[in-house]
Amino acid sequence: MASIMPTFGLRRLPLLNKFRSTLPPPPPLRLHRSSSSIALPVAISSAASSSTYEGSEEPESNTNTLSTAIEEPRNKNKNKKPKPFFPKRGETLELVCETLAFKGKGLCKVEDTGYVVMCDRALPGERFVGRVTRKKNNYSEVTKVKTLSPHRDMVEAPCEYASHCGGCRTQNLLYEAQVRAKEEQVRDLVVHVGKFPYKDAEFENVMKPIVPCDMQFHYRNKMEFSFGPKRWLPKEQLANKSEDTNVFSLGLHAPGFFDKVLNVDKCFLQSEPANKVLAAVQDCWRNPELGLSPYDCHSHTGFMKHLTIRSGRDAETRDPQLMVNFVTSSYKPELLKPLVDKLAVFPEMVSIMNNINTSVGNTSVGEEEYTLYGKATITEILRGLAFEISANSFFQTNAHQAEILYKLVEDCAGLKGDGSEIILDLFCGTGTIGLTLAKKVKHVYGYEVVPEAISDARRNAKLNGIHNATFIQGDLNKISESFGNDFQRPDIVISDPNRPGMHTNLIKYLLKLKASRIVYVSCNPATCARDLDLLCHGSVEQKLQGCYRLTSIQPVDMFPHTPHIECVCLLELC
Ligand SMILES: C[S@@+](CC[C@H](N)C(=O)[O-])C[C@H]1O[C@@H](n2cnc3c(N)ncnc32)[C@H](O)[C@@H]1O
Repeated sequence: MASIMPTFGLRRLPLLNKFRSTLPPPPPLRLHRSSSSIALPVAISSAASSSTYEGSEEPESNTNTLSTAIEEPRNKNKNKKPKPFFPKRGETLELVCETLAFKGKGLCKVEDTGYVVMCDRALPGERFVGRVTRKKNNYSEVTKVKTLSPHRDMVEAPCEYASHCGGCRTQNLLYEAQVRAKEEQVRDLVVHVGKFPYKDAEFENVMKPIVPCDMQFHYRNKMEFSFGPKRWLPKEQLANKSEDTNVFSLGLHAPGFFDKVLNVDKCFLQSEPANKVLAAVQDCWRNPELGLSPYDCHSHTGFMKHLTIRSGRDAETRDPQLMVNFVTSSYKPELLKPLVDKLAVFPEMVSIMNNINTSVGNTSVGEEEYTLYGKATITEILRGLAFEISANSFFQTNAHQAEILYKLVEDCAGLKGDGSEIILDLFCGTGTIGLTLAKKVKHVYGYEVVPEAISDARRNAKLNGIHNATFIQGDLNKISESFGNDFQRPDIVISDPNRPGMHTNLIKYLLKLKASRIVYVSCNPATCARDLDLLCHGSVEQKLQGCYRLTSIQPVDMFPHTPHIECVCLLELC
């Protein structure tokens, strides 16, 4: 995979802009923008309640939905009072989607009322009829019944599962519109949750244009598929009597369902060799002679839970590598042998693992791990360094875009280049960020909760001849007053938490530490905005005194066609 640096920023996307200019003008919006403050549903994961360690994919149940009252920024009808509106469950509404919000859901407002309605798979500019399915405090959720006029940036989705799969949400939205919506979402969250003044001219310099991803398909180096006893089918296909749901399924979860699996034969987000592995497993695992049963998360019976396919590259030859991890409910290697034999002949295959997960939960991390073929790790290259990654360690899932992300982190760190600085790399995973900076600093301290990731980080330091990096295993949600006593005082802190963001005690520590710079890398702009607010403005209730200035916030699109947004933020000590 060649590393191509993208042209930074949307405003420098001539090809996309040219394409856009050939599209018909958007249909006029009939929606009235509310004149008073409106309620924007914003999901903020609770750091305190977090118990999930996997960086990117924690379940929906881990998030608390907060409704944040916000001022409508582009309000032109200051004196017009919005009409009160109380939708009923089952009521149908004609709506126009204004923008994409949290989890890529379309945000609409009911005409003349400003009342907010969220709809999955509604895209900006689309006019549609929606049926109210859920009522929350100050907004409702609808499901789309019928599109009246399509969204202005419609393109044909290449994947046949795009309209139903829980992975991609916006494949049929022009890529430029996807990144534009993500940039707007970050801006809104930073303004409304982070309480940074959008009217301030300086804010325009702080908020950088999003970095798009050059590679819009096949960019994921890790995909996790689930086994299920029944096939989930969308309503349209259910009506077709010839489609049978009583067939074992292997694929991705239907949107919003932990127990329903959409069978997929190919995923456009993973590499071609990884798709061949998926096809080979699909080809044989249902064969009754093999005796493989999918795990049923209701009856808690069955053997096969998940199939994870990881792609990497050989550190020297750069040839593609593959790792397969079967997550099963018990250890029965003889049952997996026919599959292992079939996959081991793939020229790229370097590792076939078996994680045993006896819990009733849906996680893929096992209590025990066995190597069924090859070695226990796969290699990937980032910023010239080689990283060995084990089955359960976090590694950036888009290695191509991670090159750019890490370059931005380095730029934000503003290293003097004299090797004098101490770096604290919080939520370090396999040590990738810290190790890519190690040769320019005095020492790197990495902190991470997953023991396997810490072992990987230590091995990766050795592998790359780095001797000034120390990795410490610990839970950053449970730090005590003595945190920091086991490493030298850092000059620069890099913090890259998973979606719940940082625990208040960690923020307290950072405010006491007063490092000259904090580079905050976030995969959830809502919790990021909350943490930036605490670091910069403090909180009377939480007895926190903010002492940082937000000098840059750079959204990066790491995951085209999905709602995920990454941001690199720079905070400088006031
Ligand atoms: C978004 S990943 C970032 C990893 C790394 N910085 C990178 O770029 O590859 C977040 C990491 O935080 C770790 N993590 C999650 N919760 C944690 C906690 N409570 N304490 C310490 N580490 C945690 C995860 O295991 C994961 O490796």
